[in-house]
Formats: sequence, structure tokens, C-alpha cells
Amino acid sequence: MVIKEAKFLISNTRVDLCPEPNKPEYAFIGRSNVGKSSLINMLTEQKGLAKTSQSPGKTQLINHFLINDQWYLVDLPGYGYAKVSKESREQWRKMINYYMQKRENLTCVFVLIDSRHEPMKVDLDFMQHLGELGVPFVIVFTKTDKQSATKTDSTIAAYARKMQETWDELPRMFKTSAEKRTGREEILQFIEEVNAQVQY
Ligand SMILES: Nc1nc2c(ncn2[C@@H]2O[C@H](COP(=O)(O)OP(=O)(O)OP(=O)(O)O)[C@@H](O)[C@H]2O)c(=O)[nH]1
Ligand SMILES: [Mg+2]
Repeated sequence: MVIKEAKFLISNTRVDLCPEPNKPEYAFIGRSNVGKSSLINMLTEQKGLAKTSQSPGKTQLINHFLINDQWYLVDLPGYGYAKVSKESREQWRKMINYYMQKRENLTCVFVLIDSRHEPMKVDLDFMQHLGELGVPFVIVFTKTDKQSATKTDSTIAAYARKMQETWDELPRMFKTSAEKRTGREEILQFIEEVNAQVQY
């Protein structure tokens, strides 16, 4: 897929204020600092479209972007950031939970995982939760430029082993680097295929 146009629409905390649910929607989620906003910029080839930062907790709201006038891309705040207060974490959980349950055009969630780390409970739990809600998801392993391909593959294998304990079928998995721009074609191709299957 060629991205001809990517534009920011709106940020908010409320699902009822999100754009009209009349197009397929893909949401990017994962731990704080995993690279959600950077990946969105890499996919859309617009450096400053989604705000990125070296310090975790940059993205705080549900941010909608409209791509090619055809589908929505959503940048979400990260989870699992230890320095955030208990109240903010609870607020985040509620907002995201509500969004996942109520956003009727949510087509697929991209769960981003840092390819350098061993499987983390917070990520496994989050995916379990998506399964319980019946929300389709795929996994994107980020920052693969930061280590060898072997290390990335061993992280992926470790996740696959863990997930096989509870899942009959594993989700699609993508390897990416926002830095080296790898994985872009694969993800856009996937979105194009899914877009062709959903009717609006
Ligand atoms: N080397 C490398 N650095 C990356 C990559 N992706 C993101 N980063 C860096 O990781 C940091 C966090 O990136 P963001 O895109 O802001 O992460 P986020 O998941 O949106 O973070 P929050 O909005 O705070 O939850 C930034 O310093 C990025 O430059 C990557 O593929 N390779
Ligand atoms: Mg962000």
C-alpha cells in the first residue's frame, strides 16, 4: 500500500468523541517507550506526525490519524510505566478498556513489544485480556536495530513458547525498526489485506 495522505484528526480520552466509526481502525499499544509513536511516523513517512520522546509517558490521549481517507490509525498511551501514579495507571486502564470494548470499528490492535526483552507478564496479560474481549491483535517486535537478528528471533521464540501455553493459535508477528525502517512493507500489506475484508 502507498500512503498518499496521513493527517492528524483529534486527541481525546472519550470514545464518544472519537471520529465517526465508519472506517476500519488500527490501534497501536504497548509499554511506555516501546516505540508506538515512532512506528506510526515510520509507517506514514511523517517524522513529527505522532509525538515521540526519550522519556516514557509522552502519549497521554487517544490520538486519531486518518490515512488515505480510508482508515484510521490510533496512537495510544503506553502501559507499565512504573513512575506513573497508581491513580493515573487506573485511569489509563479504564480509558483503554473502554476504548477496546466500545470502539465498534476497531479492526485490529497492534501490540508492540521491545524485541530486546524476555517475555514480560504485563504484555502477556494484556494480550490475554484482548483475547477475553475478543479483540483481534497482532504483535510487532520493535527496535530490532538495537541487537542481532539472532537475539530478536530468540525473543520471538520465547513469546511463542509462552503463548502456546494458553493460545491454540499464535497471532501474526512482525519485526520492525523505526530507525532502519524495516517491517514497513509487511505491516502496510497486512493492513491492506484486512481493509479489503472489512465492509463499511
Ligand atoms: N534505535 C531505535 N530507537 C527507537 C525505535 N523506535 C523508537 N525508538 C526510540 O525510543 C524512544 C521512545 O519512542 P516513542 O515512539 O516515543 O515511544 P512510545 O511507545 O510512543 O512512548 P509513550 O508514548 O511514552 O508510551 C524514542 O527515543 C525513540 O527514538 C527503533 O526502532 N530503534
Ligand atoms: Mg507515544
